[in-house]
Amino acid sequence: TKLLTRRTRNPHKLPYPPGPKPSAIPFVGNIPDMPTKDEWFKFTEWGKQYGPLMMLDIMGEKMCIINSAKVATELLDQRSAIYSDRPGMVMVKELMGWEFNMGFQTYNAEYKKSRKLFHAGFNVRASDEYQPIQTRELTHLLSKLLHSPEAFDEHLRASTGAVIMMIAFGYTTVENDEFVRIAEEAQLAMVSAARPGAYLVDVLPFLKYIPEWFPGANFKKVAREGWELAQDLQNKPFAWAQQQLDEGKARPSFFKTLMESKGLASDDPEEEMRIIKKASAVMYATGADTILASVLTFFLGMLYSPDVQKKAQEELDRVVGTDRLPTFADRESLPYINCIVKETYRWELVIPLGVPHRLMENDVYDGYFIPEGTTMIVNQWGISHDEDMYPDPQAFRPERFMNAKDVKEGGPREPNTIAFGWGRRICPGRFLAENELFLHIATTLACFNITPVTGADGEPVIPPRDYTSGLASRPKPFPCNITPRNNGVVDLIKESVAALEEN
Ligand code: HEM
Repeated sequence: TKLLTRRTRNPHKLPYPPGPKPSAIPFVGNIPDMPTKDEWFKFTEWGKQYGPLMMLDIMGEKMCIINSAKVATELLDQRSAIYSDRPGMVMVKELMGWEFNMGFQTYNAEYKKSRKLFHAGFNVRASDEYQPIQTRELTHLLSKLLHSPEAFDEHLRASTGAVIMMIAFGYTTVENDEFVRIAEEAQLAMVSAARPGAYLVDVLPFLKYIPEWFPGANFKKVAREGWELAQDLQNKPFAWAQQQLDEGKARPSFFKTLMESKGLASDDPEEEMRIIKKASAVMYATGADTILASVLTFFLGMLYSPDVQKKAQEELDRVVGTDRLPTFADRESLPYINCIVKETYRWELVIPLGVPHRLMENDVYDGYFIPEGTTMIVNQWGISHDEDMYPDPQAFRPERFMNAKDVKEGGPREPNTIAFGWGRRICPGRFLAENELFLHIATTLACFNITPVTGADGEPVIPPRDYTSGLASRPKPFPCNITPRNNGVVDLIKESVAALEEN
C-alpha cells in the first residue's frame, strides 16, 4: 500500500530519476549492483553515466545519489525544510544504541533542542574560545613528535582525543586512557555499521527479531557488543564530570556550560538532563575521529607533494619567523597554509558519502519525481574530485585555491562547503574542526619535515592512498619520517612546553 499511495501522489506520472536497471529477481532491486566497499568510486562512475541525480531501488526502498554540488545545494540546502530527516538505520540506532547521537536522530522536537545546544557550544565565537585548549595540546604533541616520531599515529590519536575530552568534559586524558579507549571502540563499531546499506536489517527491519544464535544472525552479536560500548560512552565520562561538578572541581567545558545555563535546551529539567547527557557523549563520538582523519590526510598529502611543504615553510618563516610557534592570531596572514587546509578537506574526505538525509514529503526536481521516504546520499568524494571544478583532482595542490575566482565566476567551490554536509544537518563542529586542522598544519610544518621512509631498494616509499571503508574514512596506517627542521626548532619546542608548565 505504501507504494500505491506514493504512486497516486505522483499525479503527472513523472519518471523517477535514472539509474541502473533493477535485478530480474523480485524485491531485490539494485542490491546486486551495490559495491561492498569504497562506494564513492562506483557512485562517481554512475554519476557520469546517469547524471547528477540518480536513483536506486534497495529492496523497495528508494535511494537517491547526488553527484553534483548544484543538486545537493538546490535540494538539501534550499529545500532543507523537507530534506532534513534521517533514514531508519535500524542496526546503528536501535540495535547498537546510537539513538543518543543527534546526528542520527529523526528531525523531531528533541533533535531540534539538541541542535540548539550544539549551536550554542560550537558556533564561530564559541569555537574560538576553545583555542587555548587546542594550542596547549598541540604544543605537547610537537614535543611527542620530537621524541618518538615513529609513533605519530598514536600521538595524533591521543592529542585529538585529549582536546575533545577537555572541551566536552574538562577532563585530562592519561596514557592508555579508559574513556578514549571506550570512545574509539564504540566509534569503530558504529562507523562500520553505519555505512549506507552495510546491514540488511536496515532495509528489512523485521530481521531485528531474529535471535542471535540463528545462523546468519551474526549482526546481532555485533550489535550487542556495540550496544554495551555505546552505553559506556554515554555513562562513564558523564558520571565523572557530574562528580567533579558536585565536588566543585569542574573545569570550564561544554558540559559545565550546559549544566549551568539551565533551561537552554528545555523547560523540563529531566528532559534537559537527558539532552545534555546525549550531547556531551556525541561530542566525543563525533569530534575525535573526524579531526584525526583529516590530520592524517594532511600528513599523507605531504608525502605526495614535497614542494607544497617547502612553499608552506617559506611562508611560515617569512610571516611568523623562527623564534616562536605559529598561533591562531597568524591565521589571516598565512594564505598558503589556509589553502592547505582546504586541499586537505578536498583531497580525501572524512565522510566520503556524507550522512544520509531522508526526504520527508514527495518532491519534484528537474522533471523527476522523488517520493517521500527516499534516502538522499551525497557523493561528497565525487563532487570534490570533479575535474571541471578541480583540474587534476588526484593531485594534492593547494595552489588551486590561491587567489582563486569566486565560485560564481567559475572559481573552485570551497571544500568546507562540501565536506561538512548540507542544510539544517550541516556539521555543527565545523568551526572547531577547521581551527584545529589549521593549527596542526601550521605548527607541524613550522617545526618538522614530513618525508617518505626509504625502502630496501633505496627509493622513497610513497604509501598508497588506502582508506578505511565506512561512514567515516581515514588513511590506513602508513610510515613516514618526521624530522625537526633544525636545532632551533628543537629548542623552540622545549621552551614552549616549559612555558606551558609554568602557566
Ligand atoms: C574534519 C572534521 C569533521 C568533518 C569532516 C565532519 C563532517 C560532518 C558531516 C559530513 C556531517 C553530516 C552533515 C549532513 O547530514 O549533511 C556531520 C554531522 C555532525 N557533526 Fe561533524 N564533522 C567533523 C567534525 C566534527 C566535530 C569536531 C564535531 C563536534 C564538536 C562534530 C559534530 C557533528 C554532529 C553533532 C553532527 C550531526 C549534525 C546533525 O545531524 O544535525 N563534527 N559532520
